[in-house]
Amino acid sequence: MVRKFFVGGNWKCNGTSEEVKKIVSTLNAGEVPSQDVVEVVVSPPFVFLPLVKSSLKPDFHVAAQNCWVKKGGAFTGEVSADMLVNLGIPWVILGHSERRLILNESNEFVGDKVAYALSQGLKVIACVGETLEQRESGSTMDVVAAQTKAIAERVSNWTNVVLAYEPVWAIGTGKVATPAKAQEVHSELRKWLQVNTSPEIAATTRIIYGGSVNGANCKELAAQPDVDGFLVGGASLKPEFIDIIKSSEFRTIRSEALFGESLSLSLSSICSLDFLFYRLSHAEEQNNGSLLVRNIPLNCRPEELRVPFERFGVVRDVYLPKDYYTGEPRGFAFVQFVDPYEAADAQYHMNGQTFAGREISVVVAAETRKRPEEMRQRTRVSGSSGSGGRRSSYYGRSRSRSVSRSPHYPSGSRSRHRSRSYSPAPRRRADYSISPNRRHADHPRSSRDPPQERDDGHSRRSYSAGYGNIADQNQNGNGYDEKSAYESDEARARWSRRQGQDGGRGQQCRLLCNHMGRYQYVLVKLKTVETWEESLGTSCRVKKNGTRDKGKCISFEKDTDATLPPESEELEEPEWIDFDETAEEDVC
Ligand SMILES: O=C[C@H](O)COP(=O)(O)O
Repeated sequence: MVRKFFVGGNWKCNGTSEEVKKIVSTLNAGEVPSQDVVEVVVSPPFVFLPLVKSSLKPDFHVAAQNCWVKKGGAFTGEVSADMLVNLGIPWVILGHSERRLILNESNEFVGDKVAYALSQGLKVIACVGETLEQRESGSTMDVVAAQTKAIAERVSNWTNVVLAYEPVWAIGTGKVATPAKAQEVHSELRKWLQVNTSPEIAATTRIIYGGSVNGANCKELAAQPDVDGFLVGGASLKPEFIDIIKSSEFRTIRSEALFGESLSLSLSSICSLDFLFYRLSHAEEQNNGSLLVRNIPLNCRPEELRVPFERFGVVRDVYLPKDYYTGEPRGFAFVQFVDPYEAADAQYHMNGQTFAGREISVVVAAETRKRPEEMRQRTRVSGSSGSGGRRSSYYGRSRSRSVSRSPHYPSGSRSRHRSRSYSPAPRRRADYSISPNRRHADHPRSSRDPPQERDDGHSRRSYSAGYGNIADQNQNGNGYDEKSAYESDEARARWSRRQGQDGGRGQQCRLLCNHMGRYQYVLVKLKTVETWEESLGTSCRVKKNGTRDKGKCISFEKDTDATLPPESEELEEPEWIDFDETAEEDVC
């Protein structure tokens, strides 16, 4: 059975009547998937329940944030389940950690409340979750199991229960659980239900996640197979709640529920049976999640191309290669999906479609963009003397990443390129710097700097061989050869070597980081990241709305107009980051 996605908005103790009206009108205007796809329930404070219920569009429902443990009576300040039913309020949130921790509600008390509310006909969002101390002591599952057990002991029919896993350390802190961490607990909770209630309850009960969910992180969380929705606090008061509701389109459903196959499908794709058969019949086809999209307009921006592809899944990266010398777009792009199956889905549906008035072709790219260690390996294989023992630091937080004072120059097959190392850089040097004020101080020109003018035509032809005529280039027809993986690898390498020669340590560079689909430039010191290869894919900290979060470095350089989506304008100022402090397991 397919569990319908559930998105709850917990407004907590916030809002005036004017603010509430504004939120409701935003919700009513939002274009969201139908009720067949997602169930939306907002939970204003008690006093606004009638107002919200009467003004909210009928697709959305309301929940109270609490109710008394039994029938009403002499319980000053309490609101009973019977009263909620009387007002036509269908849902109630119970056991929220703020009540468990601040008002000392015990597991048993919460269990009693859930049982009574259900008995009165209310549907219940029952919250469980561990504190930071409990997580750090390794007792996460013990804690959530005990909380769930107190409910299971009192409830036999789970039809009207949604279980909300809300790690306390993630609530209101901006520290969202990584999709993997959320999935892990959700999966364990489901197993617990299977063992301690019934397989049917385990299979049908929705387990939703809560804790710093926002418009940027919701898609990747929604794609986790055991995450059936969200309970959203802060972001439910903002327009981005609409985006969170829309993330229901990115959910993943394990297909064993459909066909007994070990295959995960996005909701959008299961609507297409022809694609399902196509997918099953191409299951063995090599697919790294990377698609090559041809015949896009030269003025296309990554965020524009991203939109139609995101309908099929979480897009990690959209990369529009440019001519090395002219900096001009080449008319094709690489769209990298997190999930190869979603990439296959997109390839199937997007190939031959019209995009910006042109018929695009979409093929599976043979290779993903190279990771640093792969690039180093490639250098060694090609006969390079290598980097003198410098270790790859992709994901690894090796201390050896510190700047080498003697930059290593690849040789062997790369020497051809190195001989042109002073040929024109494809882009303005100024683009590398962070701000006009710091530009000269941080990147003083050196005699080793590349000149600003173009090289001769011979060099251009040679250098762009991998792209000169993409239709003719690649034997496998996907236009994705070693060089195409990073058109400007050589330029980046030169640039990073230059930095070392120019003083290295203490200088700064700028990285474009992608955090779950949103982008931000961040600054790094060269003492912690030396080269493009070392920075690519590395987890980096981004600062948004005053809180730190993790992103992934996807670009080492500028071209702001071409690669930085408009969302960046909403983000906070970039901050200094230290790669050595980032956590490996949190790499997106
Ligand atoms: O009920 C909602 C949770 O407490 C999450 O709140 P938050 O999204 O502000 O972290």
